[in-house]
Amino acid sequence: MSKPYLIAPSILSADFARLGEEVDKVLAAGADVVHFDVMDNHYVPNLTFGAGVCKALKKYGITAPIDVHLMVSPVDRIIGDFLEAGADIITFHPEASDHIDRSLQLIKSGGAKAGLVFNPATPLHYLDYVLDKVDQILLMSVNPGFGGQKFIPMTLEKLRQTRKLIDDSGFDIRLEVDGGVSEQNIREIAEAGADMFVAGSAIFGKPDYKRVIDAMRSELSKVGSFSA
Ligand SMILES: O=C(CO)[C@H](O)[C@H](O)COP(=O)(O)O
Repeated sequence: MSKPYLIAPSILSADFARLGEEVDKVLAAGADVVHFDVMDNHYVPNLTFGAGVCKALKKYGITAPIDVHLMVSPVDRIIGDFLEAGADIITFHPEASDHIDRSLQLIKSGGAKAGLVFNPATPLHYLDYVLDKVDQILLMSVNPGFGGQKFIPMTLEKLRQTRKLIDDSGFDIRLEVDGGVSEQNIREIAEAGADMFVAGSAIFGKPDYKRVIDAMRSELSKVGSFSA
């Protein structure tokens, strides 16, 4: 099942002092989704922002979907805060949840889409009994915790395996990739099966967001075409 490609800039690399304007700017430049990296200095060795910032962005007038990636442990007690803040998609790391099925149900019962996140070395078997309950699978292509890292090439094979798993299942599931995504490698990543692309430093680290997003879309338009 092929879906339109979605570009999701990670605000982790935005200028926090001007966050509302930064998000406006990146959406005006053609981004589809706002990616929101929540780090707790426990599950990952870094600390970012919580549901209050998500709520503030919604109040500021951001209408694009907010895709919340929880890098926190425990998981459940923060889900309600993000639902209340208006998060549209909430994903979490299965090994950080005491009850994966319960966490997924909590998210979905609050009206948001739910997904699982896999670090480069986290096995996909966590999907075995919940594939019918996930709307999104997020494959990390760096170890989580920091922006600006280099894409780990072995995750391309994991993307191919996950794409096959999704296609064989017949379920309607987005396949998102996060970490080291740029205009230089986005085509290869899409060819491996991703249909949603998180990019932080590759977008917010450049002066012209529209030029980068246009370049990414141009690369994506070549997916599946023959190379000379
Ligand atoms: O989840 C993350 C890190 O844990 C970031 O979203 C991710 O690394 C994106 O940043 P960049 O595009 O700069 O690699």
